[in-house]
Amino acid sequence: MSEVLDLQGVSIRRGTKTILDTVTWQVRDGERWVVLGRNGAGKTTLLQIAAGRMHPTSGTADLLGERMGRVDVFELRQRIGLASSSLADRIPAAERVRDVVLTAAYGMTGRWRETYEEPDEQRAADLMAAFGVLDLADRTFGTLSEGERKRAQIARSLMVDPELLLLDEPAAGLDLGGREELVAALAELAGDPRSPVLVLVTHHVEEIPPGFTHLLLLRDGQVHAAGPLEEVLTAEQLSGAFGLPLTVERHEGRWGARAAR
Ligand SMILES: Nc1ncnc2c1ncn2[C@@H]1O[C@H](COP(=O)(O)OP(=O)(O)OP(=O)(O)O)[C@@H](O)[C@H]1O
Repeated sequence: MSEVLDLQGVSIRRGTKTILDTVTWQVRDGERWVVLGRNGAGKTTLLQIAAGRMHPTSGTADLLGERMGRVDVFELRQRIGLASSSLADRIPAAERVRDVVLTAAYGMTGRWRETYEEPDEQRAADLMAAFGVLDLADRTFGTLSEGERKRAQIARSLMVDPELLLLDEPAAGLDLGGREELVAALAELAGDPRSPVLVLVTHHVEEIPPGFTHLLLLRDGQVHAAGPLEEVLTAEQLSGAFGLPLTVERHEGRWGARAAR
């Protein structure tokens, strides 16, 4: 299996703060990773590196076989999908959902005189259907609920057929129904062999979709543990990463965690 991400001793320092501290992490073809850690652990920063949007202060980052610092990052970014709330904030509220998804093919937000080819239109429709937003295609992005926006954004990030898809807290702010719909959509994506390699950042083990295979636990900018999900998602490891005693349980492919009594 080839490496899609290969970080070796990656650190990020800003002023006196070390945000990521000698992180070594490898992600291979076919894997679906979850990244967990408490607030401020460095999850979003790690995704920025994985997306080719931030350079390590020290260490090396190889993305899709290309060494950061030696490659045209613009081209590389086209091969990596990223969905995050900060990117969603840049989507114009007046943009139609259909165009939110379609314009990704051109690496832009806001439709401005592009003409799209029929295969693009078809692909956008297929992705909107897969993420349950096809009925909303003619609505404007600003009128969608939070859950609908998240699903439209994931459809958008898949539009370029990325080799790697990074999802930063896609379930944040969703109600129970919205979360469950999203988890089901991500489980389907995880189970499809045509899907890109997936990396999902979350705060809650309840949001881990079935079909995800690996887990990275971050603590204070360092890798606390990383490896196959079932080996790493234990009470001991999770308690260590979050710095409090926790119990972990699994029921029908889903996970739960709570404070140990
Ligand atoms: N430019 C910066 N300068 C100084 N500190 C920064 C900078 N950017 C991020 N940080 C700090 O680095 C730490 C890690 O931030 P990051 O957003 O990666 O964490 P996170 O795990 O995604 O957190 P959360 O779960 O709260 O979203 C935080 O303490 C944050 O305040």
